[in-house]
Amino acid sequence: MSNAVYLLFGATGDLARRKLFPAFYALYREGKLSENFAVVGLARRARTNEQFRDDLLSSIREFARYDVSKDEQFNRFAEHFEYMSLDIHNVEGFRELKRLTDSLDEKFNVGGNRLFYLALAPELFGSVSYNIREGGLLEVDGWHRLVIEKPFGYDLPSAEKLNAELRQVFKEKDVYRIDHYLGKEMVQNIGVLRFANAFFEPLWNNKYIANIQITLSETVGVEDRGGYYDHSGALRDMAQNHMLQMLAIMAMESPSRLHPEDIRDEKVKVFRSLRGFQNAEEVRRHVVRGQYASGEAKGKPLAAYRSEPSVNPESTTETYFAAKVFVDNFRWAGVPFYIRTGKRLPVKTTEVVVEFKNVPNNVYLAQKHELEPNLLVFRINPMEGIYMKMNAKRPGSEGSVIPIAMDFCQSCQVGLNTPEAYERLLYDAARGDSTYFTRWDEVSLAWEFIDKIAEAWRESEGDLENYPAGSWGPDRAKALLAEDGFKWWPVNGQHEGEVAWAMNLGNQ
Ligand SMILES: NC(=O)C1=CN([C@@H]2O[C@H](COP(=O)(O)OP(=O)(O)OC[C@H]3O[C@@H](n4cnc5c(N)ncnc54)[C@H](OP(=O)(O)O)[C@@H]3O)[C@@H](O)[C@H]2O)C=CC1
Ligand SMILES: O=C1O[C@H](COP(=O)(O)O)[C@@H](O)[C@H](O)[C@H]1O
Repeated sequence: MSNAVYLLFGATGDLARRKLFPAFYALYREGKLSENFAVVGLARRARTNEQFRDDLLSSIREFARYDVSKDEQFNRFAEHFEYMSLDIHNVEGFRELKRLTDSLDEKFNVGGNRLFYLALAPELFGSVSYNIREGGLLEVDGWHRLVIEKPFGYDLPSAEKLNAELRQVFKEKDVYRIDHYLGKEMVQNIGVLRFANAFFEPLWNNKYIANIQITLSETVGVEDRGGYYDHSGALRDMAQNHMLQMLAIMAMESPSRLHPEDIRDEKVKVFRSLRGFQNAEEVRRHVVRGQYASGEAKGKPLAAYRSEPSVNPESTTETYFAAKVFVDNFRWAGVPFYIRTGKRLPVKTTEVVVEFKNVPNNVYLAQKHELEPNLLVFRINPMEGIYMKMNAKRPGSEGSVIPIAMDFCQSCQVGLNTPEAYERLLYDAARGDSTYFTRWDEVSLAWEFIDKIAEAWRESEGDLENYPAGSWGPDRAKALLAEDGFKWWPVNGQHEGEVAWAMNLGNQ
């Protein structure tokens, strides 16, 4: 990893504590951070370096995938961390920050590189980048990169405004927009599985694929994040970024080279091919929104969204979103992509299911065998793996057909200890590899698509449905598929009390 001074804005916040400090530590333990680095933690509240390093230790203890104790190794790591109290509106403070940064650069023999990580509320991004320049922090030889967190805007106009502000200071090639789903091991694996396997790629089109289903379900509710979430909702929080990115990776053509711009170019072509909703009626027919009412999970009562302390009691924000989306290009013409996400659903899982069309002439039908479709399932998280469902002869029978499963569980491999998404992304940003960060044209096209839905929703609130917390969301999400002759396939083998459908030959 390149030598750099990392300027971590928002160092006392939740993201730094839960994700960023543990990521730095894992990279250090794996030898991916040389000794030529320094981290300056920045936020308004007062902290001594001692206190900051104690915070660092407790965050690593709680969240890192490596064990830690206050030993020599940790102390050597922690010496690279300093804290400075700074209000991002105070330009003079940035001049002082420059002096501190330059002295750390000299102390750790960094060589001028700077990585500015904005773990801050997005409304501060513009001011902070302006003050980075005004404070003279870019007046040093070396690379200067800006890593910013989502959400990138609230809609297309606000994203354009934000982008214009950032671009006054940083070039596009130096802006690293985080979508942490792109840092997930199995999301990155989709491209490899698609493009490096002869038995997938030839079938990857509308001739053989009936539909693709993307599910990002969460068991958690809004918790204490209502201040942000109630303004955002599932559409902006999950669909505009994580879901559309996964859809693009499933649908894109093979890049000509494994070069960040070639890969991002292919994703952009998918975003350009998304069929935008033309009017409110189309949105009503193809999109479902819901909000969780009170319910229960594992016998415990769960409060309604509107009763959550951090939420407006009259909120009409959606906590569930499902849609039928089409990619209007040669490969995908006529193939529906069904996407859904929600809070307070029965399981925490992210899965992509590819449902294949049936064979053209089912000779087993004559023997009254309805064949189950072949499924290919990418298990993204928390379980990581690949699952394939196919038809086979029931052993010992006279041609009786049963579904069998081939299940590869990557996360079950002993000692694998898969890197966290933030580790990978931090590492990539420091190496200057932007493959798994979103480029402005992707982000703006995604907003264009999402804004049409948001606009239709503004016109009528009547289609917001309640669903009991702990259930699979509004019934209309089922109808979305049923009208095309499909159904949501079970995720994690469990779906509304259905028996796990995947049989293993060994169990027969
Ligand atoms: N938490 C998470 O899991 C995720 C967060 N994100 C994004 O990351 C960003 C940060 O989120 P999160 O850590 O949860 O937010 P928090 O509210 O927990 O932290 C915000 C941080 O900003 C600092 N801050 C606020 N105002 C100022 C200011 N004027 N000058 C200097 N520092 C300031 C706060 O410190 P102080 O009060 O001391 O100034 C604090 O360190 C957001 O954009 C969020 O959307 C994205 C995905 C997941
Ligand atoms: O970006 C976000 O993602 C999380 C879900 O991430 P995961 O890695 O745990 O699947 C979601 O809870 C949050 O609302 C959203 O902002």
